[in-house]
Amino acid sequence: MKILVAEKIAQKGIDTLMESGMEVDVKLGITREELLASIKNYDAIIVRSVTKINEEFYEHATNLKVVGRAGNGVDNIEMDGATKRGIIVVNTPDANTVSAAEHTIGLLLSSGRNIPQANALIKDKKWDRSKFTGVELLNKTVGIVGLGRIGSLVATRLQSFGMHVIAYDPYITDERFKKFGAEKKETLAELVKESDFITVHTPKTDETFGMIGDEEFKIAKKGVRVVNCARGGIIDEAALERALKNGIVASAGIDVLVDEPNPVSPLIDLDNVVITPHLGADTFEAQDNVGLTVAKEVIHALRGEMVPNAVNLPTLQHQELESIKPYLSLGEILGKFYHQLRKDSINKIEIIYSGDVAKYETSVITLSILKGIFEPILKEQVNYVNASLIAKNRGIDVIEAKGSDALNYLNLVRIIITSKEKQFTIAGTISGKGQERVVEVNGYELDLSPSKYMIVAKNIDRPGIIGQVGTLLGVNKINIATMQVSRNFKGETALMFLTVDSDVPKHTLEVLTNIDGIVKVKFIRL
Ligand SMILES: NC(=O)c1ccc[n+]([C@@H]2O[C@H](COP(=O)([O-])OP(=O)(O)OC[C@H]3O[C@@H](n4cnc5c(N)ncnc54)[C@H](O)[C@@H]3O)[C@@H](O)[C@H]2O)c1
Ligand SMILES: O=C(O)CC[C@@H](O)C(=O)O
Repeated sequence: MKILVAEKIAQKGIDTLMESGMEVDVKLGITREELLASIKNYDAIIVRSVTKINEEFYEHATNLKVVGRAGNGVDNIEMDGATKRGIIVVNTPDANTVSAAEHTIGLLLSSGRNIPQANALIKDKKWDRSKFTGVELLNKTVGIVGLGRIGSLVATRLQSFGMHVIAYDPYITDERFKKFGAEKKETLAELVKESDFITVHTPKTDETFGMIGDEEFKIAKKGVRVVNCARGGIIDEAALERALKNGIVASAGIDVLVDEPNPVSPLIDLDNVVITPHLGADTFEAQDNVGLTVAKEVIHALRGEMVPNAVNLPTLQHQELESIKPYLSLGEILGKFYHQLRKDSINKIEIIYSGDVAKYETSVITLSILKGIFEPILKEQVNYVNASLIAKNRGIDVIEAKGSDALNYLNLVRIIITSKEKQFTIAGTISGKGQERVVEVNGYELDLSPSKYMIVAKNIDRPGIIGQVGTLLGVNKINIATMQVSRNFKGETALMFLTVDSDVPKHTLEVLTNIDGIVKVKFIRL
């Protein structure tokens, strides 16, 4: 597998990639033309905020499986394009939040006290204190827009300066405002009217781009001070320029611009603006953290494993992912039975989670089941990212439910697949020892520890058949590891499940099918 590192990440991250045995090319400053011409040779790319991962890029990236964003914001990555191609996008949302919060406070203090301007003057060997009088933070009101990871760190830190913290974030609970000591504002206008300082910490979305503009500056306190260490344009640049010039805004601390990495903006030339070139995450600690995290995630994703920070998948905390892992494996195994037993098109897949498993983020387990169902017929074209899209495009209804009865098991995952006329059911559990068990196939109860090679045979329930199957496999040098027979009624049909130590050639399966009393034989490869 080949990975392209297109923007600078910490050496620790590069070392981790190399140690994984993957081939790594570090091409910092690669031109767009070179990138588009060579990206077809790579399985993964690692970028920061500069490289545009858009439709044009995807059209050239014919072998790409993973985009690793060394950082938080994914506004330079077109998500739909990735998802429809099954490309997994991973980021490192927690790795640089402290650095970004500290940089925010640095910008707030340095713009409020004119520190960089005074520094530049004295370095020019000029002593002048008259122009640099600033403001204290004590007893001032700071309005935080977006009380997520970074906004909340800023809130708690600014309280230690004796500031009154108010916040606007319509998407979080009242408890979160309380937890971070922020007074909740119902509208952005309320926050703007009451703030001496405003700092924005939302992602860049259609709703947030330009959310602080001329209208807000009209109602803001005269002399308000603003900080944008989130994304360029959340505070409208042209409106901010006007407000800084007409004295509505006394100062601004800016880390991000709409057009990056282009150092051209009217804001740059204004004396009352302190500006940095997107340095929020640029600390040794954050970069080590980001580099290492993104490297590990890209390796996991390339190996087809679920990763905690996959942006185009349901979000999982690391701990939850650890608890859920056995079910991901179980789900994939159960799913893989279907198309190896049946050649037909599916209309509906119902999945019922009961017992312990029901308390987890089961949508991720559903993805693993879908991945398992499609893998035997689509091979590597299916993964966690595109599995539900594949189901949708095939017109399959996927229904997830939580059941109240796990029968005698600690947990139970039961799948009912409906095709044109028939239904197929399969159920499995994770045992107390953490092992996957298949406990039902089409109404036949069993306790199967699934293995790489399995034979499933339907037979008439009468003496002699099991012995013939054993003898024939022996003659054909196939070693049986385990065998189970399940029947519901004496003398009717039974299901035979054999785990074997090797692949079984087609002709051997045909010989088995020819045994008198065998109805059909299927081979399952996991
Ligand atoms: N300058 C840097 O180097 C740097 C570093 C890291 C992150 N960032 C940026 O900082 C920002 C915040 O990152 P985070 O990790 O805290 O994100 P987060 O997802 O944890 O929090 C964002 C918050 O914004 C809220 N929000 C969304 N839309 C909103 C709206 N219309 N009005 C009010 N609130 C809204 C969300 O509910 C959420 O609570 C992002 O834009 C990220 O890209 C910048
Ligand atoms: O360093 C970067 O690439 C940007 C960091 C930051 O804006 C982020 O979104 O994580």
